Amino acid sequence: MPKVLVSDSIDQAGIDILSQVAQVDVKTGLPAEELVKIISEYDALMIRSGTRVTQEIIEAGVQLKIIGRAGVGVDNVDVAAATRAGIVVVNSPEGNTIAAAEHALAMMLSMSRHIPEANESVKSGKWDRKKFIGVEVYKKTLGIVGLGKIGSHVAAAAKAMGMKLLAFDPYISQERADQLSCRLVDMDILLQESDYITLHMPKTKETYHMIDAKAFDMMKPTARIVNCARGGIIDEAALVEALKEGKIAGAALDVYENEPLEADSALRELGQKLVLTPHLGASTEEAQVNVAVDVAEQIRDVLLGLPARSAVNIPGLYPDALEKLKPYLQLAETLGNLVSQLAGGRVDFLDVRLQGELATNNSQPVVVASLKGLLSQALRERVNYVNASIEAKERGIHVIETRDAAANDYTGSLHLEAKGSLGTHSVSGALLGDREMRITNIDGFPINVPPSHHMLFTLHRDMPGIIGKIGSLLGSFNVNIASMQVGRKIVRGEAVMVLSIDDPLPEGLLSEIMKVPGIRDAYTVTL
Ligand SMILES: NC(=O)C1=CN([C@@H]2O[C@H](COP(=O)(O)OP(=O)(O)OC[C@H]3O[C@@H](n4cnc5c(N)ncnc54)[C@H](O)[C@@H]3O)[C@@H](O)[C@H]2O)C=CC1
Ligand SMILES: O=C(O)C(=O)COP(=O)(O)O
Repeated sequence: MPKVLVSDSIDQAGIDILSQVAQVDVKTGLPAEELVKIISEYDALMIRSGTRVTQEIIEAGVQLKIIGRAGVGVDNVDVAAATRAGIVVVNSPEGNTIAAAEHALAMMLSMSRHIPEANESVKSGKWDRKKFIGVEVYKKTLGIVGLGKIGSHVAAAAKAMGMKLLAFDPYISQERADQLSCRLVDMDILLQESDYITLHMPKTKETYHMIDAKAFDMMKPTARIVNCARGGIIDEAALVEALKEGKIAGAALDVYENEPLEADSALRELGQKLVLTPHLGASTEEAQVNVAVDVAEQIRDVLLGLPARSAVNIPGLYPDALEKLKPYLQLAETLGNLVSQLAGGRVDFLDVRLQGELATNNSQPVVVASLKGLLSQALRERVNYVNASIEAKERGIHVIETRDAAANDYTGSLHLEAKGSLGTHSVSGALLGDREMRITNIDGFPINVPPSHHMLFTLHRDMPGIIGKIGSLLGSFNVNIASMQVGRKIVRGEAVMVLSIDDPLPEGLLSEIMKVPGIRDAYTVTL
């Protein structure tokens, strides 16, 4: 019988499901060294946010087939290491949405009405009604950062309470924001105009310390901020200073840069202006049953050799179909990712053209893979083969599919056209010898280049000297060019240049490139 280790507190409903197919050991609060020692015995690991699944643990888990995160955020799991080790990582993308949204609202209201201190005061024998004059949320402006599942539910509830809504989310469509009655604005406007700010985005390189001293300086002195998303999005030292200096009126935190919060953290000393809870966003009876059942069912299925429905790192498709389509899925993800960056992230329209052998009904996963790639900048590991279509729909992305079996330039090829904040852009790609990916067209210009991690695209006038100038400019910034190709439709007309470079483009170089005579546009892309 396979063995499952449950290393965080999980609802019994999940344990019951796992017990049907496995021996289940519940060992919570294990120190990391202990976990490394015992993990080699287990086929599956079930966790919440309390267990940090590091590369070391993954490497020691020689039998591990699946890591199940009973919740949303997988930032406590080294997903890349798990993928490399062939371990499926699953989560429960929706099981605790309502719980987390309601917690954010509870934090906003309890902060506004000083509920924690008033409660403490009454219980200590006092009857102080003057000290706890609060503020109303009615007619106040709420700025929602991250208009995904939780942010959307917060928007609906806040609207019902009579709040005016602003939202910042670089990856959400205008249509989706309109549906939720949110005015989509830049982050600076949101910071300046909001009476309340609530954070609902993942912790990524972009969002780490997004709320820093500069952000607090922009906020109203009466502003109040709630973080029920992830610790580290707010710079805690800057928050302490902002509260001490009266730059903002209050804050409520459920999540912290280090959890558990250090006993001597300065956050614990801030009194009435700061409401703190110990990562309770998902802690409702309902959510805990939802996530435990959702994830336990997936662990059970994977242990029985079936696919998982919410795998964050491996497509949830049946093995046979998957094997055949795999190279095309990879191509579709890459092209989706590429076209979303060329179109500027906030895409509201995608045309997927499946050509040649791809124009069969069995190729539907290729459309899903294109969407997964398209959304990967916004949603990272949260988007998977199961939820990509629904995520796209909820984000107001109109998807059109066209099939053209007669197209015969390649055995099978894929063309994606996306309309986003930077206009309409298109890319095509095909496989060489069944496996090797090629980008075959950019914005109507024929090319033939393999995708690479860092790429630079220019649109320019086809004239002598321009390629040399770009080459020496990159050289002067010490950027190594791995390959370069030019595509053009007519001689001395417009052309595109595609460069694969070894490192990300240094700051300032793109604007230098734009200054080269004849260059019309330039983009960098990371794939
Ligand atoms: N406190 C708790 O116990 C819980 C916390 N969470 C956390 O809440 C957060 C939101 O979860 P969901 O709504 O389920 O995720 P989601 O994936 O549905 O939504 C996240 C949204 O953030 C947006 N986003 C990405 N980068 C952004 C950026 N740089 N600026 C602004 N927006 C950006 C995405 O476009 C997306 O719309 C996650 O960090 C999750 O881990 C989730 C459940 C419970
Ligand atoms: O689902 C999430 O992202 C959460 O943050 C919930 O964390 P928890 O399962 O309560 O440790």
